[in-house]
Amino acid sequence: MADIIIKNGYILTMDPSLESIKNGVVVIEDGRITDVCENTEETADTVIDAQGSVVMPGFVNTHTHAGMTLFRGYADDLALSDWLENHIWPAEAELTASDVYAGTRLACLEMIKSGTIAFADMYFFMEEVGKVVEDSGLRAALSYGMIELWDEEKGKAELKKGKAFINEWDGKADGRISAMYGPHAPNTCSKEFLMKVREQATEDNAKIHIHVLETEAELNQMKDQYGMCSVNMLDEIDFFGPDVLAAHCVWLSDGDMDILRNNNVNISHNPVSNMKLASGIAPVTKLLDRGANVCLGTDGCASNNNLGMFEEMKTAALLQKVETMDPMALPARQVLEMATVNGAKALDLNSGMIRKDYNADVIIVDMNKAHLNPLYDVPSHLVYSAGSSDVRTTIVNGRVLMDDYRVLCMDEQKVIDEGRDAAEKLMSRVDAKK
Ligand SMILES: C[C@H]1O[C@@H](n2cnc3c(O)ncnc32)[C@H](O)[C@@H]1O
Ligand SMILES: [Zn+2]
Repeated sequence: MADIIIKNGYILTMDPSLESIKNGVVVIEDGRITDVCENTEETADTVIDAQGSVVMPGFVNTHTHAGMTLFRGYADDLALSDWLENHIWPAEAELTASDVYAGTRLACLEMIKSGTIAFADMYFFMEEVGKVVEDSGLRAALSYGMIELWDEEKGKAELKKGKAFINEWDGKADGRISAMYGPHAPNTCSKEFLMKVREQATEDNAKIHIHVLETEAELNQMKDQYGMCSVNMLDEIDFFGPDVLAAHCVWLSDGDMDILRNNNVNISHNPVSNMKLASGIAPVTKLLDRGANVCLGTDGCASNNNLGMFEEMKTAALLQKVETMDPMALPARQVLEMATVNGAKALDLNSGMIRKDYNADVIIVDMNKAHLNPLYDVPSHLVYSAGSSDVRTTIVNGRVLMDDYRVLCMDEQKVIDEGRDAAEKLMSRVDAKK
């Protein structure tokens, strides 16, 4: 007997070898998908009727700072350097472990409700993030954000912290958690420090999550400092590889794109954050045309201001169309791939498709809504018409985290209340320091 059978749904497999099934069945056992078909004789403990819904792989958010939900709506409408240096960093200096715990719980709740099954996070107090992920049932690739600022002693301490986190958390929660090194960015970490991180990551067989060429200011700073851009500098120190997740990558030259592609670097595109901070437009279609693995991320809640992947998909598609002046650029199906298949590839997850033997990381999207009817093309509706609140069920590793809009893995109201309380206290400490 199976654990879960999902029946009567439109199965959007995202699997190039298996077409979508209009009225199909997904069978789940021991955390894995064991069958994807039109009919089954199999029985299960739980049978989910997905009539009028789309059954699809859950989203992979490849760049977040989950604890920053506490800064949602704080310091809006500023450029990145002013926002980060004069507002966010001083506020983050007041963060405690319990703040990050409360903020990350709020983030996980939001992600579960909006159909995300895994996220790549870079922040502080990462042990708290690990605890939340472990309890929530989500998957995550976690990294301690190391900011060295050309201080050798600080660099040593940061690397030690990053390594200790990896040693303790990599592979935890039955493998749902992986741990990465998180050097913040080439304009906040010296070349020498980044070389050490690369060496250590190779030795520890750990991946690396880093911001790269997010702003023109970073590009100019790198040119002044090294006579070359971040991508060239990182290439010169052999930093790149398929184990690198580079967030943003906005200010790329054609040569930079070739370097990223040739080194199989995973690129996390964050269009909403890039638009809100007026950082620029990443050359996504050019990267995809080269065969690069481009996935999607929201960034933190202070620069987005939510963690919804539906909004991120729509923004990504529209932004490339207006940037290239080509309405055929980044069509719905391709942007869906970025949010599922490509994200799973970046984090090395056996997820991102509804396919036999893949992780049972499945969401059910309710199409019986005014804004989703009539329905001609499912990918089109998912990208251009659907929203976070259309997700009715989220399953990760075969565990139902949300069932028909009811969150089962945490007390929703308690998480909201505790997040709000933590933010209120944090902000009074921040104000007292002003
Ligand atoms: C981990 C640190 O990274 C900071 N951060 C959040 N969003 C961004 C961004 O878009 N670019 C650079 N740094 C960012 C976060 O506040 C932490 O300090
Ligand atoms: Zn970021």
